[in-house]
Amino acid sequence: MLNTYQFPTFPYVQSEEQRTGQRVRKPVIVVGAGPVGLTAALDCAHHGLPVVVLDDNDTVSVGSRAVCYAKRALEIWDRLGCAGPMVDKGVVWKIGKVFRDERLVYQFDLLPEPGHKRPAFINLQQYHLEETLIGRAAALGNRIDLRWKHRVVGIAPAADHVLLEVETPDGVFPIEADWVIACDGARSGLREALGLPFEGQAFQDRFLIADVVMQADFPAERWFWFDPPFHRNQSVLLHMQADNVWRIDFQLGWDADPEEEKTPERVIPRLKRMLGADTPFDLEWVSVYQFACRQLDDFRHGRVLFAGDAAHQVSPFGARGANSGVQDTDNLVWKLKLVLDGHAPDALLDSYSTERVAAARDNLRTSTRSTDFITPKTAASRAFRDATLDLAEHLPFARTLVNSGRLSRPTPYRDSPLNTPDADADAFADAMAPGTNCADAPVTRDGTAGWLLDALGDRFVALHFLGDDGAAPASDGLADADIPVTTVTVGRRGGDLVDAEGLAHARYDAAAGTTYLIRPDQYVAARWRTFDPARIAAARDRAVART
Ligand SMILES: O=C(O)CCc1cccc(O)c1
Repeated sequence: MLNTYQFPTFPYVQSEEQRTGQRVRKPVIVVGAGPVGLTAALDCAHHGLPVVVLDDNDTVSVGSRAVCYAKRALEIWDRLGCAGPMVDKGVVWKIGKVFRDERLVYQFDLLPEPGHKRPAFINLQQYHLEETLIGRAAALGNRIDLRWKHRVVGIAPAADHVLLEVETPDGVFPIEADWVIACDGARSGLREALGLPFEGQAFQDRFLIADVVMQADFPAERWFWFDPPFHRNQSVLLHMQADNVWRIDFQLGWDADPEEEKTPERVIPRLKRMLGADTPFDLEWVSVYQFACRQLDDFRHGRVLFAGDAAHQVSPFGARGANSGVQDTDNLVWKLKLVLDGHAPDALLDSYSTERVAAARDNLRTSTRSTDFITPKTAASRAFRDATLDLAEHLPFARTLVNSGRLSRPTPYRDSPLNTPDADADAFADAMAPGTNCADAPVTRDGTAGWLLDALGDRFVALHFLGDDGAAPASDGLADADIPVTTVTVGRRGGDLVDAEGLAHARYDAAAGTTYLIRPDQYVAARWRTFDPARIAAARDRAVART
């Protein structure tokens, strides 16, 4: 029971196949209705794939879970029609401040430039986020079959399907799927049942995570303290969430007793030392965690595709958990749709693992470095940490070495086999190279102000920058192919999209004729200085593993 939130209960409904005892096969079953599983299901529905979601619970996530959602995750949820309510309910922020003792060491701005639809970050309790996703799933009608109180208790992979044994209040029944997306969290039962090693590092430190309700006048910023007077020799992190709920993470040290540290007798004095004896607050939630960073070596195991914490686990510093999980499904579902429709070979799904395993390695590396910096384990690493903080107070170069958690950004798929490399003659700036997620920009469509990413949607697009004559190129049947490529023109004064501010041109290093092939997950597959339908078709084929 929380002060600011009442947990909904979703009804258990016995399925037709359990009632009749008839075994059915579904195209896609998602296991787990957390942020990643629900996003996977929404993406399936958007791509016209009927999807069943199985969740062992009948409510949203309880407790101190994800807080910070990054711009890229919001862009994905925009594509799925549900970012608006999240941003409206959440706390928008972009400034981080790093303190040492009582002094501000430096501050950073995660999105200094204007001209993006979505902010650098919002903070929102995970249960609010999940409710929005569930509401969106309901709004899509029967495309998403969301089944509560359905616990997967067995899995038997076969060559052309996966058999799941599912336990409900009415007993156990079998169900088959062409493909299973395993989003069942860090303690994934599916990963366990398949005997897959989940290797990495557990950090020898403990953190008290407290959600506190208070009227406070801290700004909507990320504040991180090294060695503050109210919590000596340790670190503290503060974030504002919706409904005046504040997330405070206290580093406790390895010797801390997790059970004792959770008691109000220990927690309340800690909070009073931080907030001042006169600041009234209520405790919303308290927990003590030990963090770990680990991942699967392969996210694809036959017809079982792992995503989110089931595939990779990071420490919370940098907010790379849910944010990278949502990027997993963004990468996966369009590929699954093409494979299920017979337009792309099964091998396209190997690229899901290739691209997202590389992204997870990047996230793990960054998260591990942050955690090592925050919790130095040897005298030498503490001395390095303290010297870096000393320097950073006065010398800007040293600030780049301070690591209080580098915040989540999408990892580019620079080495992906799906990319068509730039031709030397095409000379482009590096920023939007193949494998990079598309930058947003303000544009006008049919006289109405809008955004580039909204115009891209979730299909293959040839984004073509017009010359002065404004003539659209002949697309030679690209739009009618089995995997269509839709040409979208951008001009300074005319075209499908008008780039009046010039930001799309600038961000895409575009001149007259410049053409980008954009994948359905809004990543650049290829780019050229001219529009050539044959090269676009070849790059599209490469982007779906057909060549
Ligand atoms: O600001 C950060 O680096 C992450 C904040 C965060 C994310 C998830 C859980 C948590 O307790 C803090």
